[in-house]
Amino acid sequence: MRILVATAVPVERDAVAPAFEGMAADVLAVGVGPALAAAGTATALTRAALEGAGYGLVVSAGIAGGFLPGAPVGSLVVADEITAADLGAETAEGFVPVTALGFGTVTHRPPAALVRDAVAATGGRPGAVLTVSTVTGTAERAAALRARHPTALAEAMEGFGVAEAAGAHGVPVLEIRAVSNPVGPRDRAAWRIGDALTALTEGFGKLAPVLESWKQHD
Ligand SMILES: O=C(O)c1cccc(C(=O)CC[C@H]2O[C@@H](n3cnc4c(=O)[nH]cnc43)[C@H](O)[C@@H]2O)c1
Repeated sequence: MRILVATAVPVERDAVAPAFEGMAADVLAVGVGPALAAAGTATALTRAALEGAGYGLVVSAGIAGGFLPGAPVGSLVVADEITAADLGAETAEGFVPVTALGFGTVTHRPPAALVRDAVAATGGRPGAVLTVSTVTGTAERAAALRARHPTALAEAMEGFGVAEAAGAHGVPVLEIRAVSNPVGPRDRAAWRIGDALTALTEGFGKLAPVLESWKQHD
């Protein structure tokens, strides 16, 4: 099975790519944010399909903010749910997702068996990974996100875009994130990007053989 892995930036791609050497996999840096991630992933999926060598699995991978205490810096999170957390409308009563307005979708669910296998292989923690267009920078917003998404372990900026593209092509999706910083008050200097990239490399070293042999049953 051919695998497409989408990261946001080249350092994430370079942390993940060694795990897939010699395998039928492409690891692409598609850009920061859900729109670029969707466009880059959809383009790669379309090209592969036109070449007659379509992908059987798409993986969104990279660093993320982690919700404490479930996902400390350096830990790995395996998404059992990929949710667009800020796709909707603010109202006097609070945030309303687009689905409640009659549009689209806000959640994609990776195959449950694949999530279980990925957790077993990597020691990662299963939980919701939120996709946001704005990095959370206050304790209030972190608390509001957790109140709306009690199972959330991480937030990042690409997973939902990657999942929308995969869904449009009928291809299953997985999201794996290594935590570089806590979700909360902005302290960019405290981000441990090197530690997270190391966790990503180690995690994918264990995960890649599992993905290569995975067959969808659910
Ligand atoms: O420093 C900033 O203000 C800033 C604004 C936009 C983007 C960034 C990035 O460094 C890109 C973040 C990159 O990594 C993922 N990431 C990592 N931590 C978080 C987080 O706490 N919340 C959301 N995304 C995060 C994200 O997927 C991006 O690709 C910095």
